[in-house]
Amino acid sequence: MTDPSPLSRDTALALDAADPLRTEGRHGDPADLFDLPDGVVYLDGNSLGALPRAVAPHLARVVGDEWGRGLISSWNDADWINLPARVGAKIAALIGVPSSDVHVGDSTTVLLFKTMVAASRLRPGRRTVVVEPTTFPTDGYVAAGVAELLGLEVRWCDPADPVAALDDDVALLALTHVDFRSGAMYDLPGITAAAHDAGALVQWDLCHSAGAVPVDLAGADADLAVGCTYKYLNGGPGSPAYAYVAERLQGELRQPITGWMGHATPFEMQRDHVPADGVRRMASGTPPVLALSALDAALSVFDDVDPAALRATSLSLTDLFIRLVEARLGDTFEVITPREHARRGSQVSLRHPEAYGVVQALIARGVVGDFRTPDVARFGFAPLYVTHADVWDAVEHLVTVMTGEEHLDPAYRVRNLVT
Ligand SMILES: Cc1ncc(COP(=O)(O)O)c(C=O)c1O
Ligand SMILES: Nc1c(O)cccc1C(=O)C[C@H](N)C(=O)O
Repeated sequence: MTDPSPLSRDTALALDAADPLRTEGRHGDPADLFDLPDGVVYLDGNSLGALPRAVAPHLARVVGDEWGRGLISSWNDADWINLPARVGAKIAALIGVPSSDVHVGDSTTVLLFKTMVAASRLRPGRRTVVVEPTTFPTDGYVAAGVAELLGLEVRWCDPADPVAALDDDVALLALTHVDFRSGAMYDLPGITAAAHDAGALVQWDLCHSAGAVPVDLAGADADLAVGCTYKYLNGGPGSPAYAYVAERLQGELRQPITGWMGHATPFEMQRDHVPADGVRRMASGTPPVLALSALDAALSVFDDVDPAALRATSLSLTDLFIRLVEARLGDTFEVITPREHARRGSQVSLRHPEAYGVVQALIARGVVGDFRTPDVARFGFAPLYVTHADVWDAVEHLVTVMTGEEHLDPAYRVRNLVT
């Protein structure tokens, strides 16, 4: 028998009723802005965000009208050519930087490559790139590829103390703001300042941050950042990534994939490459108009959102999940996500030797998280569409999966959960 919960489902409902994100503005009912299937508690927005309702109709217009009817004229008449800059301005607002300093296009991996090469070139004579060994694999693979290409060395830091790896030979410190496996969050301003004191540049991977936790890159005097848009920004599978380059670095920046869309005058078809002014020099080829259009519509869910309210809801959700898991299954799972708010992203990760099976059993009951090796069950709490009632129900299902005890009162079954 598990310990009786110190809370009730009514506690969760009361938290939703008192949540400013739910009681002020357009986010009262997540179903108003997001199209989620009935019977699902979706806790995997840290992998793929939910579908904003604005996307499909907007994409239908872009495909049918702008492409189907407008054809080639839409590059001008529908202003496709400036779509990367317009979408970049919306993302800029979510990461605390000027609207003109964000490029959108390519994949996260490709932009990581471009920014790592460009940053290393901005610190000639320094031969080391510092990366944390627990980073998402692609970040480490890119760093190793850049090191081989430029004759640099990759230095793997202690994830608990990346600053200790800095010295006067470090050109770039490349870190992920919120760790994909543990959900632990770095002190972005503090580490950025320490890297600057050592003469190094810092590149932040924001894949698990933007759209869920506050990011103030300008306030931290950050140099470079890269992020995907298909997680908490809900841009859709394979949606284009973004890169931030501080304005003070843009003039000297030389990214390695010098294509025509990053040229100062692309349609003059000059022989020699002349980089565009500003962050447009990060561009290479033709922008992915359809994917950018979906992302453009998806980002509208953030139009009136107070970042502080978003963060408060995220922390309230993850606090509740941690509290319930520790109260009901504390002897079964190890919570590996930091309890300290300042060190926590918007996910909670549980360690269990059978984590893969647990996740599959939950998915079969309509609670969708995911598994990451070797033994981690991950649960992402996207504050715009996960509710406290969802958290309660998810833990109830987890208790049932682990103990066989069925506590979920049929009257409280949120939806016709998948059996
Ligand atoms: C921290 C981090 N960086 C990069 C990526 C992936 O890069 P890409 O979008 O190029 O697959 C992920 C996961 O999708 C990630 O969690
Ligand atoms: N990025 C992914 C993908 O392209 C396909 C399937 C899953 C994913 C992911 O969730 C990876 C992600 N960066 C992670 O946190 O593990």
